[in-house]
Amino acid sequence: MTSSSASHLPSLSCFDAAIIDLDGTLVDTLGDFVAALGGMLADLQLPQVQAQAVSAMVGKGSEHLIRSVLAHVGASDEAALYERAWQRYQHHYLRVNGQHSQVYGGVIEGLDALRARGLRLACLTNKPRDFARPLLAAKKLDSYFEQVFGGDDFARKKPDPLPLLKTCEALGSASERTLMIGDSSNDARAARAAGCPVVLVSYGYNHGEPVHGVDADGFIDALSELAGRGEPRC
Ligand SMILES: O=C(O)COP(=O)(O)O
Ligand SMILES: [Mg+2]
Repeated sequence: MTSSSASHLPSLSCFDAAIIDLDGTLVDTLGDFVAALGGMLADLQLPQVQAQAVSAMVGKGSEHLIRSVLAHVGASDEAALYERAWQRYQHHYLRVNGQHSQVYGGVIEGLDALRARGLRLACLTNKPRDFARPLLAAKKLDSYFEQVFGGDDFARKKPDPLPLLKTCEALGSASERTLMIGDSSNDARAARAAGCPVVLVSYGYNHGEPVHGVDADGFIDALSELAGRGEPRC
């Protein structure tokens, strides 16, 4: 059984722009996260963390991830360790960025379809901007986006609506005419609060929870399912 509900998907002709999440939506970056965290934990002489545990902690930005991992491995003084952990994590992430990650199937076809429909595109991630930009370039996705914003570009991150509202402003697009495409409740909550319709992919990281339980306007198994959604039914 397919997990998509394509008949409920909004038509692309209803939109002037799309805002697309990065980790878990465009690129499967779990391997990069695991490698960077592994380097950080080794430097701190702490036990390693398994990929499955990491996948449930990704999506709320680096600070949340590092604090969650330190707590998960039983670090004794997590608050005191944080600054050093962040420095080691940053060092290792920039070293491995893109080496253990893959663009999901259907992404290129989906981005081509959005572009062919004339939608203006932004990538909005909770990942730091300095991690996001080189990753998009390494995966040859950068040319699709006229705006790229990271988790440190605004005062608050998703699920707060602020980053979406600011991205709509940068794109010159009204929020109700801007489709959010993401992989988690974080993206959906931010979109709802900003007034953007939202579609979620079924394959990403939703904080360890089944994504179909999230309040969204549609679910897709691949971004390529957006192609052909052109008929006017807003
Ligand atoms: O938390 C992260 O670093 C990744 O978050 P994203 O899913 O918003 O790209
Ligand atoms: Mg994501």
